[in-house]
Amino acid sequence: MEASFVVVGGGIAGVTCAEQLAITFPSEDILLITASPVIKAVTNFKQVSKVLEEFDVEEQPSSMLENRLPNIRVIESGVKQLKSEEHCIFTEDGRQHAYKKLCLCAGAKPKLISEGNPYVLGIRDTDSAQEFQKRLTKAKRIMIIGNGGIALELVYEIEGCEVIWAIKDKAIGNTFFDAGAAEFLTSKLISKKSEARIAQKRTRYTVGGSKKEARTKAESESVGSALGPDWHEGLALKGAEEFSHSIHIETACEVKKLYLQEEFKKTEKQSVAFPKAHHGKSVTTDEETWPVYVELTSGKIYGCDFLVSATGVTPNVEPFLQGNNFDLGEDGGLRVDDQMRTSLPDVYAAGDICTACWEPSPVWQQMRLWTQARQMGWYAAKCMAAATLGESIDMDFSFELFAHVTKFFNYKVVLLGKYNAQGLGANHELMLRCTRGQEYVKAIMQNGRMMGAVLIGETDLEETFENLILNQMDLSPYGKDLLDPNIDIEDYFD
Ligand SMILES: Cc1cc2nc3c(=O)[nH]c(=O)nc-3n(C[C@H](O)[C@H](O)[C@H](O)COP(=O)(O)OP(=O)(O)OC[C@H]3O[C@@H](n4cnc5c(N)ncnc54)[C@H](O)[C@@H]3O)c2cc1C
Ligand SMILES: NC(=O)C1=CN([C@@H]2O[C@H](COP(=O)(O)OP(=O)(O)OC[C@H]3O[C@@H](n4cnc5c(N)ncnc54)[C@H](O)[C@@H]3O)[C@@H](O)[C@H]2O)C=CC1
Repeated sequence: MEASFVVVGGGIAGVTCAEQLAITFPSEDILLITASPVIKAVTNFKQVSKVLEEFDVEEQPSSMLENRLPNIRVIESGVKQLKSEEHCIFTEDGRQHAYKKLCLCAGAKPKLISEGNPYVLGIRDTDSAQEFQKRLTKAKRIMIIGNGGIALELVYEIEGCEVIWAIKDKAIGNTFFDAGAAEFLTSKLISKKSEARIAQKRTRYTVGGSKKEARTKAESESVGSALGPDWHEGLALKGAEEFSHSIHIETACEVKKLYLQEEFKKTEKQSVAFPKAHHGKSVTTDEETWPVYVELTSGKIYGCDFLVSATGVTPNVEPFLQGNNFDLGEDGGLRVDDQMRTSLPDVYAAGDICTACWEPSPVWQQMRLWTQARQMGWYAAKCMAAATLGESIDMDFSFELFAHVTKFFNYKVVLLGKYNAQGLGANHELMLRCTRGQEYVKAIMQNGRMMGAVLIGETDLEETFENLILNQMDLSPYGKDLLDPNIDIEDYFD
């Protein structure tokens, strides 16, 4: 049987796309094919300003989606193969599904520093997070590789286990911050325990009440959807020891080689380094032996129970898309144009699997984030609908300005536009306001216009800055007043 629309992937991108198609074409059957029996649904969506959005995400059994929108049919089976020339998809359960238009939303998987090594874990979905938690309960020392979102969250959350955090850069959090913001945040690692949890994330991750029943053995063997905000809440990230936290940071280095214990004993390399905690205290001794030893490019060797490779993601294009001639982006994602079309006819893509290859707005860039997965899924459905009806459609407004709200080290963090001066070259200046332990405000200016901002803490500036970046007003007459805490800039621009 041929369905007009088939969507692959039960994560935020796929579910949003299927929902939107189901609403637009109530008399058409929409097929959602997913490898996992729980789907990720966006609930309580709220547009808080022009671009910033707030929503909860619920893991739900797929029957809930089918009940809500009866023209969606969910098939819980992995896609084995796409035959794009035949407009047909083959699933693991032996069935085949013909489509008129297809949207691929199969997400991404962790890009590990060493594939197949049992001492190197990646964190992507509920199962990999639970495996990590289980291994952590027996661990005295682990090493975290990577300097992005997952690493930042883990170093802050892990207790009762020594953490060696090895980063390629000089400062922490390179995917989100510059060295100044990193310095501001690092102080929080020290005072972590003494504070109450304050800021709430704008996007929240909740698990639907019926999730447990929905999980089956089949799921634990398949690819699940990516975790997201607050994924570690409710997962006690506690190691084998009784202490708060112990973090040793190794900067400007990468992993050169991994040795298992037996292998290491046979080498001549006996000078194992001992991590001195920069934050918290060291609890192990230099007498211990470890299941795995890590040689860093700095020459140091550390032993640990296991490593977490929090080193980014690779779009899920293998193996099920093999044999199709998709154009891929530099990061391995399916190239999509401004209508979310891949290079193959009638095949669209959205979310982590795709690489945005249109000419972007000067203040937008792709990042593999929850909000972008939702926006792309929604917009892809709009584009598929417009193509079916022979209509044209303009780029959605959400791609005008990059906006991300999250929480690191218990601070609310808002990133807007070219928040790290990405691609601006030397021709830009920074305006800064910082109150230690309270807030960090950075505006990126070019030719008097605001191009981006980093807002850490409860600054309440996001809406005003969002407007200033969007309207590209010449702000040079305001000079330093722009960030003067004694001047209410909202009044200025009302
Ligand atoms: C630990 C962690 C924390 C994160 N925290 C944040 C955060 O705080 N804020 C934020 O904005 N983003 C965060 N992210 C990123 C965010 O979760 C992802 O960008 C987003 O969920 C991607 O959605 P997606 O729908 O594109 O892909 P996914 O959620 O990965 O969904 C892909 C879907 O495709 C299915 N699938 C895969 N292969 C096949 C196949 N062959 N056949 C059928 N189905 C298939 C999977 O089962 C899954 O349902 C985090 C990610 C991780 C891993
Ligand atoms: N709060 C948030 O917004 C969060 C977002 N996420 C998202 O989830 C996804 C996965 O997260 P991460 O794995 O943290 O990816 P990431 O893309 O955020 O960070 C990857 C990090 O690994 C480093 N790296 C890459 N290769 C390396 C190597 N060989 N050796 C050492 N370091 C290397 C990079 O420099 C970068 O610091 C990302 O899309 C991320 O944006 C994850 C957690 C929290």
